Amino acid sequence: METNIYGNIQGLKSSQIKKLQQLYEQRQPSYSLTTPEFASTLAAISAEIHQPVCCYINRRGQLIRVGVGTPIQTQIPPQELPRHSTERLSGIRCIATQFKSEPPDEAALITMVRQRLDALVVLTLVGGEGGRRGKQTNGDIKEAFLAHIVPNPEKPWEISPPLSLDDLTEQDDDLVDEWEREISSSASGMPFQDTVSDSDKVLLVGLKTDDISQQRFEDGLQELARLVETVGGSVLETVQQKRSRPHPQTVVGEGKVEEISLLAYKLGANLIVFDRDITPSQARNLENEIGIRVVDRTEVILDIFAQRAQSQAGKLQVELAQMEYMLPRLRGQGREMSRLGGGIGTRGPGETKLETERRTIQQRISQLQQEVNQLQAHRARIRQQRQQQEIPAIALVGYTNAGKSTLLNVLTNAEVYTADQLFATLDPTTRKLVITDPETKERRTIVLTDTVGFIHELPPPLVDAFRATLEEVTEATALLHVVDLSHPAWESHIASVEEVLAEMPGVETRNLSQRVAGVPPVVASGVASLHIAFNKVDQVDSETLALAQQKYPEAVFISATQRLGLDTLRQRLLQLIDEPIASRDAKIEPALHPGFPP
Ligand SMILES: Nc1nc2c(ncn2[C@@H]2O[C@H](COP(=O)(O)OP(=O)(O)OP(=O)(O)O)[C@@H](O)[C@H]2O)c(=O)[nH]1
Ligand SMILES: [Mg+2]
Repeated sequence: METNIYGNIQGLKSSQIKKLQQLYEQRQPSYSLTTPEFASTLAAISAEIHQPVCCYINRRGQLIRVGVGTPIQTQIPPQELPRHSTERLSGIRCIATQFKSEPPDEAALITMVRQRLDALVVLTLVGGEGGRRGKQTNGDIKEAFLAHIVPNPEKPWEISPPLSLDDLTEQDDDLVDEWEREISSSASGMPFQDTVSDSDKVLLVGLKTDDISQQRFEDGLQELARLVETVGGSVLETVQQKRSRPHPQTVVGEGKVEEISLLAYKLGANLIVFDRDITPSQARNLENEIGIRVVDRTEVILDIFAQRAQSQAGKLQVELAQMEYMLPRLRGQGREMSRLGGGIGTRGPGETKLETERRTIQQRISQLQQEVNQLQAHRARIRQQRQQQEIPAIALVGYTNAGKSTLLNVLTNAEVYTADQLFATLDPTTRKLVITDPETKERRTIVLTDTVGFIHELPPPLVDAFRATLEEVTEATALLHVVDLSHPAWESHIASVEEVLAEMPGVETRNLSQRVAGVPPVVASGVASLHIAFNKVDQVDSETLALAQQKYPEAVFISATQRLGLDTLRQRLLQLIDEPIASRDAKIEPALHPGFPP
């Protein structure tokens, strides 16, 4: 249990320190901002030490910080706050005492916004006014002010009129939820947001269910750690559990939740990341029990995309993905509420408000959809021009970080950003490439397009939002699948990329149906080896090389950075575009499976 007293404790007697420490033992109800008893205890000790006191309470009702001084003197340092998000409050409220009978001052309010506090409650003490630091106060509470954050960049807070203690403690318990929803559904989001680059301290949670292999599970966790690091977080530790399927309420079992909670506090984690998608109510249950923000893998990926988006098109698509991710989550909450109440007369203002929010988001989504459609049309026109000039197009596809951009750069002298990080590229880049046919000596021109990388279980909102980008792939004459052979999970990367391709709208899913019928995708794609380029061979041991060669006898082996195998690759690219195309409707299929029986 925390016993540290923060702020200005100089000159306090040990009995007074003890009284302050005892505050930590007081459990607050999680359903109201504070109780009359707690407020009075706080006022009494504050009067005794002639100093304001601030208590910070999480949504489980636990006191996480007691400080002597004003909110600004006792604030929680940013790295100890739950992660930044444009949508969420920090899940912490502050109850502060003050000797002036006035609403909280601007310093206190700004501190509230900086910390994204759920609420700031200021208790003013009787007789304090005008006196020296509450000299004359007897510790009675005169009135209370309740302040909270609003999504208004000009003045990001709202303060209640003076409230009696009864008024304050009778405040509706889902007030904070409502405020949070107001912020998350507003276009401007949380005020005063810094970019998400500060180092979050993260606890990963992996759930191994019966439907995934041990290897896939471990690879998934490792990849998740990299994803977290990509958004600027640092992984402190990973907690694992085996269950046949996720716990409906809390994903992991009850005992595990407790273990996570303890570990998170012990290590000072401020964010819990699950290795799978979790429902909004699971997230809420977990957050209530652990008292720390809980997110899932999709949110992390969306965050990376949001960070990376540079171009207008990129930003547009990311916003659409975020909105599409959010909408069913809002809807989910709505369903729960109707289930609880149900029927006439039980639809409170909460439901109505939710409906309004849903509509706002839906409107924004259709607006964004339209813009993406325009983008799609624009890109289609450019492709059409190319087709008229009969320039064949080859798209580089592959798992994120496979080396697609590096390859485009070495082949065409492009200057696409490359980096050893996930999702370095979001926007497609197309460059001309001239190759001399070794037999005819004819100079042939093709265009090569580099696009966004894939990942295992690419979140569906992203697939939809990035359709304009992904269309560069589905509309290409041929695909070159770049694989990082130095990655231990290269085989599952191949499988994941093929899964994503098979699920792309407008793409025939022969591959997928075969998999459903029990044929593993790697086997089903045996013929696709023609189009695989195994990259980073400079980092690969001979056994792996032999294995890959045996499994994919037609693949080319290259190193983009060391410029190995590029001549062979160029010739292979020529062969690719000369292959007959079965039909314009199933462009991917012939590209992926040239020898596949129709
Ligand atoms: N050792 C080695 N590293 C390589 C090779 N090719 C690329 N890399 C490195 O792999 C990392 C990823 O390269 P990128 O070209 O950004 O990968 P990408 O496929 O475009 O990745 P996304 O844009 O994230 O999908 C970079 O650090 C490259 O320097 C190679 O042949 N050998
Ligand atoms: Mg790239």
